[in-house]
Amino acid sequence: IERGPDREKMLPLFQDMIEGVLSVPVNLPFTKFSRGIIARRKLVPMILQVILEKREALEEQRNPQKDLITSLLSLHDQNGSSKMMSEDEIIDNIIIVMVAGYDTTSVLLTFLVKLLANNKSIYSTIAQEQEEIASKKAYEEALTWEDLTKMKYTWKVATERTRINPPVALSFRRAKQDIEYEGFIIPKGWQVMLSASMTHMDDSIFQNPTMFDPTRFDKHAPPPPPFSYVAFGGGPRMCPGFELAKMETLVMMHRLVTRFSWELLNKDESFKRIPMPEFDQGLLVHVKPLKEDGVIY
Ligand code: HEM
Repeated sequence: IERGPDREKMLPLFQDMIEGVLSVPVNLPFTKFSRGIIARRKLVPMILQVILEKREALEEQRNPQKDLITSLLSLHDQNGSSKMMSEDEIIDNIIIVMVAGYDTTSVLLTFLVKLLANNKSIYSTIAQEQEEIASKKAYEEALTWEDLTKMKYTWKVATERTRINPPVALSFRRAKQDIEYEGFIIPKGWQVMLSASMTHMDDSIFQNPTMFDPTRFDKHAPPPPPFSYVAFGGGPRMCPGFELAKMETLVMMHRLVTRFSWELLNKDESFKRIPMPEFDQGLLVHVKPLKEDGVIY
């Protein structure tokens, strides 16, 4: 969805909808839940319009873009005849991807911005790694996949950040049959809540769990046992956006540390999970370009 007035109209509706998804499900006027439902109702025709435009471009072979909606529209069964997804299914998938992929990455980036402002040693090691990559490229030249593979320290820091503050602290599974686990029966049909935060703070898995230590994820360090680093979930339903989130985070960190310095203006750095972590006063940052004069707020 390109930048422009249509996208601007969608943004507040998405925000209302995300709040609705994460709220107590009480459908009374003025609750977040009911605002979320109303927002979704308004969003559906807007997304449908985007789908119709992309379908037209695809059918007329008018420079169809390689985006998610176009890919979903292009899915056909094995004979190549009937379409595999209805418009309603595409709308639902677009909505879930936007809900799942928006606050998660922005929460991680926010916590990284805070970490780098407070920890000069981590900041300078990341800056050195990124400067080395930038020095081999022209100003504004796009990063390549190969460049991203060189950002090993930056990604270790991001991984440790998501261990300590997982953007998604809880997820759910429903028992398909009675399950016995450590002497307890989880009856068929019950939901089980998995807590990434508690797993990540278990000192039988991560030594000194509250200590920020990116070297836990060093190539030579013993890897955490399977399903113990679960910021992106695990198993067949593991986050399908993992690679995209990694790419967004690394590109953003590259641009930030090679072009700007910043300091925090917050007096109070406390945050609450509602249920995504949010700073009580937002994260106020004073950003300065490194190479030009002037100040950006
Ligand atoms: C730092 C960023 C992100 C984090 C920490 C994160 C974390 C998670 C977690 C914990 C789950 C649940 C996995 C499970 O139940 O086992 C999940 C699911 C999901 N994520 Fe992400 N995610 C991130 C970014 C993204 C992005 C960028 C997208 C797409 C644009 C995305 C799309 C999804 C979708 C569609 C699901 C549902 C998968 C399913 O139910 O099969 N996520 N994510």
